[in-house]
Amino acid sequence: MDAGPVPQLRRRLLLPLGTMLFLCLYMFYSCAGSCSSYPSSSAAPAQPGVLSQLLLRPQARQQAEDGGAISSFYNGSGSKKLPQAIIIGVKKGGTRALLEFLRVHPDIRAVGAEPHFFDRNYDKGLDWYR
Ligand SMILES: Nc1ncnc2c1ncn2[C@@H]1O[C@H](COP(=O)(O)OS(=O)(=O)O)[C@@H](OP(=O)(O)O)[C@H]1O
Repeated sequence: MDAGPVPQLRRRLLLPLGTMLFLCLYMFYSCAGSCSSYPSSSAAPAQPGVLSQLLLRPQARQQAEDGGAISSFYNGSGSKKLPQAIIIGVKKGGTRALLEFLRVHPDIRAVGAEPHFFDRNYDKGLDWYR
């Protein structure tokens, strides 16, 4: 019995669309913990977004609310720490690519955006940097 072209087309579309939906949801929930907010470039501390308020655990939300460059995203350790490594480079030197390669490693946590502590935010002190 022939199902006809329309149901066949629907069946062919259902698998890729379902897979895409699953991947999108997976990425969404994965990022909710580690990419809650980018540090603000202005003097005001980064405010946690609605998404982080809804999805982050209370401990992570508190870290996001504390402000600062490193703690403005959930680093999973439950404590505010200075970085153990710093990437320094000139503009267009490939530092973003290096960061993205390092970020793939499961033991490495990286801040979402460049904090520019030493050149732009040094006067805010180490408490901001944590
Ligand atoms: N491995 C490798 N080899 C050659 N070129 C590379 C490599 N990795 C990054 N890139 C190029 O570096 C440019 C981005 O550098 P940065 O991440 O330092 O840029 S930025 O200054 O922070 O915006 C950017 O160049 P443009 O595309 O011309 O902007 C990247 O393509």
